[in-house]
Amino acid sequence: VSGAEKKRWTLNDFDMGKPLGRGKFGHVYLAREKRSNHIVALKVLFKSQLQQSQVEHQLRREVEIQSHLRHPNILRLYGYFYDQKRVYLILEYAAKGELYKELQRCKYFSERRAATYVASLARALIYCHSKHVIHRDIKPENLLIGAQGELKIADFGWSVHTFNRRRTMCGTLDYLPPEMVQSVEHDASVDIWSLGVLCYEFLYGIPPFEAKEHSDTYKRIVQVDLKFPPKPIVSSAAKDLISQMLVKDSVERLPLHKLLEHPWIVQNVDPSG
Ligand SMILES: Nc1ncnc2c1ncn2[C@@H]1O[C@H](COP(=O)(O)OP(=O)(O)OP(=O)(O)O)[C@@H](O)[C@H]1O
Ligand SMILES: O=C(O)c1cc(-c2cccc(F)c2)nc2ccccc12
Ligand SMILES: [Mg+2]
Repeated sequence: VSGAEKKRWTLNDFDMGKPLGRGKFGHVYLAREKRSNHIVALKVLFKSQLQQSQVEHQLRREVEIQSHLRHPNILRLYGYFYDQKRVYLILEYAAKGELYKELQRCKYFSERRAATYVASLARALIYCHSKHVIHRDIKPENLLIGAQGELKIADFGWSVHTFNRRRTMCGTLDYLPPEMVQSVEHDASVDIWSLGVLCYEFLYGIPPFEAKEHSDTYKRIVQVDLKFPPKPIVSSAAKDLISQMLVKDSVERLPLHKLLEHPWIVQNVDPSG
C-alpha cells in the first residue's frame, strides 16, 4: 500500500470482513482496500472512549511512531482516518493471530522456536532503538504472527521517541550528568529486560517473576529472584542468555547485538533466518 501516507482514506475505500478481535477501545476487522484488493486489519476506535481514558495523545504518538517504522518483524501501520465518532487505523493483517494464544496452546515452545522468535524480536528492537524508539511494552499479547509464521511487534501504544526530548529539552548534552546522558541507553535497555522475560516465558510457559499477588511479583522483580524450574528441561546455554538479560543494573544487560552472537541463538536459529 505504498504512497498511503499522502492519501486521504475513508471507510468507502474498504470492503469490511469478519471481526478479528476486540480491544479496549473498539474492534478490529478484516478488510479489503477496494482499489488494490489489499487485505488489511482495520482497527476501529471510539473517540468517546479514547477521550474518557485520556489516551488521545498516546494514540497519536503510537500512529506517528508506527507509521514511520519499516521492518519485517514490526506490524505495519499503513495509515489512519477518522469520522464523527471513530478513529480507524489501517494495519498490516497478521494472518496467524496472537502469539500468546499459540503459547497457551503449546504450553511452551521448543528451544529452536523460542530462539527464532527471540532473534527476530532482537533485530526489530535494534531497528527501533536505531530510530530512538523504545517499545516499553514487549509481551506476548502485543506479538502477532504473520502468514509465514514470522513474529510481528504490534501495539506501540507505550512506545516513546526519546531522542528529541533529550536533545531539545537541554540543547547541549555537555552539562548533563552520566545518568541523564545514559538515560537514552537506559530506556532502550528496558526492552532488553522485557525480551529476557519473554525468552523465559517461551521456554517455561510462565514468566520468571510470576506470583499470586502483585506486591510479590514486584518484590521478585526488584530482587531479580530468577529461578529455573527442573521441568521442562532447558539447555544451560538458554539459561545463560536469560541470566545475562535479567540483570538489575540496566547498563550491565547484554546488548541486543551481542544477543545475536550468543551461542544459544547461533546454535538454535536456522541460518535461513
Ligand atoms: N493486525 C492484526 N492482524 C490480525 N489480528 C489482529 C490485528 N490487530 C489486532 N488483531 C486482533 O484484535 C485483537 C485486539 O486488537 P488490539 O490488541 O490491537 O486491541 P487493543 O487490545 O485495544 O490494543 P491494546 O493492546 O493497545 O490495548 C487482538 O488481540 C488480535 O486478536
Ligand atoms: O476528531 C479528531 O480530530 C480526533 C482525531 C484523532 C486522531 C488523529 C490522528 C491520529 C489518530 F490516531 C487519532 N483522535 C481523536 C480521539 C478522540 C477524539 C477526537 C479525535
Ligand atoms: Mg491488545
